[in-house]
Amino acid sequence: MKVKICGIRTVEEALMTAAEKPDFIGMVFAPSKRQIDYSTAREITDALIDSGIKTVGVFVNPTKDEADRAFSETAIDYIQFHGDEDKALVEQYQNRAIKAFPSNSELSYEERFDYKAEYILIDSPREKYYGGSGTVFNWSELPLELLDRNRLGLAGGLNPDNVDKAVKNVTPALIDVSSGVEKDGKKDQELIRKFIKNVRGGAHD
Ligand SMILES: O=C(O)c1ccccc1N[C@@H]1O[C@H](COP(=O)(O)O)[C@@H](O)[C@H]1O
Repeated sequence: MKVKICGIRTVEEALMTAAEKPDFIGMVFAPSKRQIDYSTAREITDALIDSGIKTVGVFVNPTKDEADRAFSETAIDYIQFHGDEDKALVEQYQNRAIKAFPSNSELSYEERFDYKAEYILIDSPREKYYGGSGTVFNWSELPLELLDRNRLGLAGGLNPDNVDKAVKNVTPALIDVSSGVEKDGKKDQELIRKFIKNVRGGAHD
């Protein structure tokens, strides 16, 4: 099971997070309190280049030009589409794409998993922003028997105290967190360490 720590804003936060060895580190280019620009993202991706950690740029409804610029102006490995992007746009990036849907999307789960992307990430219903709300949804809504668990990502209100239950009940391929590893609005190394330990350590009841 892979772990993604999202919403990294500075090189300092990136290096502190990298020390805890997540699989992915995400940076938000969409409107958000965590939004950063390409030049800061370039500094972060350069700082992580030899870390073995994959980097992800998170967008909401980007144009193809904006998506391509993120790849050319930074060294991101993946793009996360967190809006209502056309299937055709997402599929141009396929194994470099993560496609997020809110749990209450109008699309059926069959339609969501029909998008050709490395991971299909199910997040909580949208609030002020398209993601990063810190709100959990009811995982029992997920029709797990119908889903391709090898591509399933889970997000939305995960934190060190509930992630072991998410791992046990949902067994996704990817676990994604932003708010739940922050203290006073900033990433917190101790919370990140505990979160990753509880994903990988299998501290299930
Ligand atoms: O993190 C953000 O601020 C954000 C903004 C806009 C789109 C996506 C965003 N992040 C993604 O939101 C989910 C869940 O975050 P949380 O753990 O509930 O805070 C996660 O997929 C982030 O990648």
